[in-house]
Amino acid sequence: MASMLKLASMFRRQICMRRAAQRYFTRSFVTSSELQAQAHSPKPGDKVVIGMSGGVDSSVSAMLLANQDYDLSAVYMRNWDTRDESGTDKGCEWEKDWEDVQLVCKKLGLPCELIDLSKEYWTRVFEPSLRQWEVGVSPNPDVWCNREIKFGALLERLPINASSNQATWFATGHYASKGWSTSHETQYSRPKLLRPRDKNKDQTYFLSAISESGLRRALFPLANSTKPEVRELAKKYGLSTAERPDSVGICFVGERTRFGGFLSEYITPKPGPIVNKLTGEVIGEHEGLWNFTIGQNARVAGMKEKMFVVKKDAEKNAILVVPGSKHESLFSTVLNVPEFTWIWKDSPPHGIDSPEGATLELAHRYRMSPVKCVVRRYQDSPESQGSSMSLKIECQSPQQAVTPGQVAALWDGDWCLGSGIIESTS
Ligand SMILES: Nc1ncnc2c1ncn2[C@@H]1O[C@H](COP(=O)(O)OP(=O)(O)OP(=O)(O)O)[C@@H](O)[C@H]1O
Repeated sequence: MASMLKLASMFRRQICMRRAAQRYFTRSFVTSSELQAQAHSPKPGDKVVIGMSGGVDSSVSAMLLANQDYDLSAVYMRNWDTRDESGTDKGCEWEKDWEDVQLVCKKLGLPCELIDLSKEYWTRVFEPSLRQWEVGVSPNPDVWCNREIKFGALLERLPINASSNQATWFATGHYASKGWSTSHETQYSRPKLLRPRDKNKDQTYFLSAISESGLRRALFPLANSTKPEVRELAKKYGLSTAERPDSVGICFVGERTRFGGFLSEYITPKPGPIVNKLTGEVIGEHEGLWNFTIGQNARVAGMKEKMFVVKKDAEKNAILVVPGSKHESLFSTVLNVPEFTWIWKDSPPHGIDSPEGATLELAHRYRMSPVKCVVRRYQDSPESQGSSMSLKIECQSPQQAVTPGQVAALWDGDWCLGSGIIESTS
């Protein structure tokens, strides 16, 4: 019975995805010269679009912007289709979100629009992530979702303001801030992605891969607000989303209590051995490398000690484990990031080519306290210069459970400089 349900669910999803692939629409694209003309902040009457998720953060952001004299509208992006084939729409998270967006927009008197980006999400975020999970790498779809979807596919569709010939501003409820750096010689200004006031909610890690041109048009109305203040404001102004819990789960796919189970609808099980790295002994079996992350308790039955995942060997399809969560092989000091992208692509920090390197701050997962590190460029091929580069990141202290596939982001103080995918550690 369980396998029949699973088959039915797989079939449903495939149809949903095929349907999504059939949807296609285009709007005006923005050229680089139009972006260069962008001012530091919107003027009265400028066109501003707020991305609304149905959550409290974007609702309050919309309210803060609605109090300004902008030409404001809202957009809800549907990026995942969970519609039931029978047409009952049961368990359809996006519809509830869209209803909430419409309720808040009605209250604020804002026009709102639903845009279907499920095809783009599937091809630009989910499918590449699936290929990574399959080979045992742990990707971070939320980072790619910001780059490819919110500050990618959506921005490409936002119209040019005909009267001012300015690109539309794009606001989100991210906890992040923005500043500008102006060259004395050319007077040309470049946008800086900065940490927000609420350091507990700081989302610059998730935004670390967006492009400079996307950042140029971004507005973060919650830059100076804390989460408790945001909830208070939502209550005070009677926004229907005031009490909505914070979103969890991967971007747009929604909440998934059993993430491994969810993935197994897309990836064929591939059983393999669980091996004690110290003895070489096979001590168990797994259903697929994607069910484990580095540093996780592998829950191997019949072992006296808890065994923790230290490596996923894609070639042998094996999970390597060690006893105890504090085993030395679970720690690493050096991270190799072969395609690091600086938000200012042509302007990497000073020192990365010197023997001393550049001293910066690293986060290799969301919400970790940033760690001091020394960053050096290595094995750079000429063609990769100017867009991405190979970095060796040496941490001041050993880091537990650094996971290949995860994003390593770098800051200079509060300034987020960019990010890249961790390939290996030592
Ligand atoms: N489906 C969506 N459509 C449009 N914009 C979205 C959507 N999902 C997220 N966003 C934008 O990205 C921001 C950050 O999204 P995230 O998923 O991290 O939610 P969050 O921090 O819990 O915010 P919120 O409370 O608004 O859901 C949102 O505040 C919103 O501006």
